[in-house]
Amino acid sequence: MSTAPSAVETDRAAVRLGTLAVGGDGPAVVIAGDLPGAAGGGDALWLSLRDHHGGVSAEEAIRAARTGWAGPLLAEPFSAADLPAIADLADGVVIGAAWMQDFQLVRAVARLGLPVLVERGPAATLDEWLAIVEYCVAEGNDRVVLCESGTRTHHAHVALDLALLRAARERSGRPVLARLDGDAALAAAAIAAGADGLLLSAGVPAAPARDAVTVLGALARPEAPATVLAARGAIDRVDAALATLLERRAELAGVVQRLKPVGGFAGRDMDRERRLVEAMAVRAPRLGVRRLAPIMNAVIEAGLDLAESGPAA
Ligand SMILES: O=C(O)C(=O)C[C@]1(C(=O)O)C=C[C@@H](O)C=C1
Repeated sequence: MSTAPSAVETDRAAVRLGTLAVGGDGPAVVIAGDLPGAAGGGDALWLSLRDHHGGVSAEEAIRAARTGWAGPLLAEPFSAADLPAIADLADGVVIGAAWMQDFQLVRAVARLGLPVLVERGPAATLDEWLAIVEYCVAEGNDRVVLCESGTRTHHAHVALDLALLRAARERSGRPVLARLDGDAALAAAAIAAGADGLLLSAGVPAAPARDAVTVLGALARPEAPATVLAARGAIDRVDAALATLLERRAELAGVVQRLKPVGGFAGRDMDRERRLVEAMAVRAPRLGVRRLAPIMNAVIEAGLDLAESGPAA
């Protein structure tokens, strides 16, 4: 009897780009067009050979990029002539949006056996986009990641279609990235919509996108880590979200102290504190009131201390 994977198993499959797992139960990733290095850089490098219009040898371009980056590298061919060098030197291949329906190129790329990232063409429907996945599978390559790259509009910009991204993720069971060309502020929206990561064009700063992945990912993307290292990474992301919220909460508590007739420790309202702990226990039932109460006592006292004594030096 055939043991085809269930929809759930398919949904959880990550695609590995070198050392980087994309999708599944892991964190959202950032694949950046600029050499990572500075804080907030990408997890993988995306090198587009299209910019050179075939005027530069793929091998030289990839080797040059490799000198500054030892991590996973994805290369986007200008034409089929670039594929042998990509096969030798890259960890994955990007089929650029404008190339999506070049079926010859898609087939040749899939045959390399490297993971393939398929960008959606600027006018492609969901069916047309997912058909490209089937071309890859037909060539024996199941390691496909999708990337929503926007629809061309009559405005200067492309419109990122997050509903389409969700539908593609749901229907294909494969990881789906969102490509951000100009506006890194859309990173949070893409992660909230379920994107498994972001593809950033060269020149788009990675730091805000990385921040959205870390802070929002903790809320929007529950992880199921299997190793100590991965679990600690997931904890670090939750802590980043917690710190952001704690700082915000302390600011708001400071506002209340200024507005109350008697603020600070002298104006403490234990009934209000008990009720807010009870409300939190509804969202955190496993921790429950008994464990949440001392945590919130410490949080509230830290806020009152900040209001009375000012920011940490
Ligand atoms: O709600 C208030 O009255 C506040 O001062 C804010 C706050 C809090 O941090 O949530 C702080 C102290 C009070 O005992 C109760 C709640």
